[in-house]
Amino acid sequence: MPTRRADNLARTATAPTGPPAAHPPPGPGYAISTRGLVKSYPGPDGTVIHAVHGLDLDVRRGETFAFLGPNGAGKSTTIALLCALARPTAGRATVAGADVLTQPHQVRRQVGILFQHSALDPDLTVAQNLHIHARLYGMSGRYARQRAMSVLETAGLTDRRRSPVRTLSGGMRRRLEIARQLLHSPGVLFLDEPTTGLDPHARAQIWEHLHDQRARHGSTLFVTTHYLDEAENCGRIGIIDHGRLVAQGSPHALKAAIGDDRVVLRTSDDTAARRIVGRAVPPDCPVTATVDGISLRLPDGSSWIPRLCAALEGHGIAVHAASATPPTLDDVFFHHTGRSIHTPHTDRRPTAPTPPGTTAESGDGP
Ligand SMILES: Nc1ncnc2c1ncn2[C@@H]1O[C@H](COP(=O)(O)OP(=O)(O)OP(=O)(O)O)[C@@H](O)[C@H]1O
Repeated sequence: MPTRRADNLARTATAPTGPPAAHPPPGPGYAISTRGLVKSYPGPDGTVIHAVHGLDLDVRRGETFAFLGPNGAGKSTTIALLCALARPTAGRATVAGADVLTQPHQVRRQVGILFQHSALDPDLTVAQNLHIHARLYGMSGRYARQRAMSVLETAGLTDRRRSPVRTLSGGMRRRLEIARQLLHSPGVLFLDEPTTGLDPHARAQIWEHLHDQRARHGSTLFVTTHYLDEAENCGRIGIIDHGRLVAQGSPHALKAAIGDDRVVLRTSDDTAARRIVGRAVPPDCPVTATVDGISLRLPDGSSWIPRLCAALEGHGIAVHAASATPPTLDDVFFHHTGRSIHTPHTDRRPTAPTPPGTTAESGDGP
């Protein structure tokens, strides 16, 4: 049920644009901790776009945290804020113990960032790409070589170290990008859609590599993805919509919170069946018509199936198929955002015009 969608829009549209409120300090001991984090941009006609809108988030050290949201929800902007690549409009955040506002250089040294688009030089070799990164981080020659050998081995790319990057497969390039971001041993690794465009085998390899990294070095992973099967394997998930965190928890807890199973019945007459089933279930259980038959959400759905079949057969309607399935992460996503993660999304609506005396920043976005 898209119960919170209208509410989200309303809250976005009435966002405060005045001076930042006082926020309690970020929680100690977390890899990532934010309080009231805001990033606003000027929109068209004097409006303000709240790309990130009062984010309160705690990610534990060593955790794999999936950050899900529709297009334009604010995921990349959040990563830019947390990596001290963009300055928050309001609020506070610490990453690996450093404050993004007052210690941006320290934050940047403590994080690795895998951007959506490749940052490798295709004409240089694997080793040369790593060497440039090592120099940027001020590593000495011998230490840099040691680290390069280590990350290449973990990435399974040791024997390709003299190959030009353009000769690598898409999956190998992604593994190399991750290896490069691990070169300076960051405490927190941000990965913006690390497997987009890869085939299932390469995706699985990347995840194996990431889980291995986490197990060996205790790295904290903050991952955005559109693949729900990948989010399913993360310790916790946060769902962001219109710049706000609308849900967070383990995949299991998020699904359990939705509660009801989806019951689908395919019958000889779905139009009549919809009416009859509608009368047999509680009034707050809408019955919808889908391509698979009629569909509704019920607690403990499988226990309802015999009753519903009996009611339908009592009216001379044959039931060809009946199923009850527990909520999926797509159901969770739909419940909190009002749309499927696979549905294309129109761009964010700007909010009300900026009142005099308030500002929204521009130009330093991701
Ligand atoms: N520099 C900028 N100036 C103005 N608006 C911006 C800027 N950067 C981002 N935005 C707006 O902020 C909102 C959030 O954008 P962001 O890129 O963070 O979303 P996202 O969740 O990463 O989307 P996607 O999944 O498509 O990558 C969008 O409406 C976007 O248009």
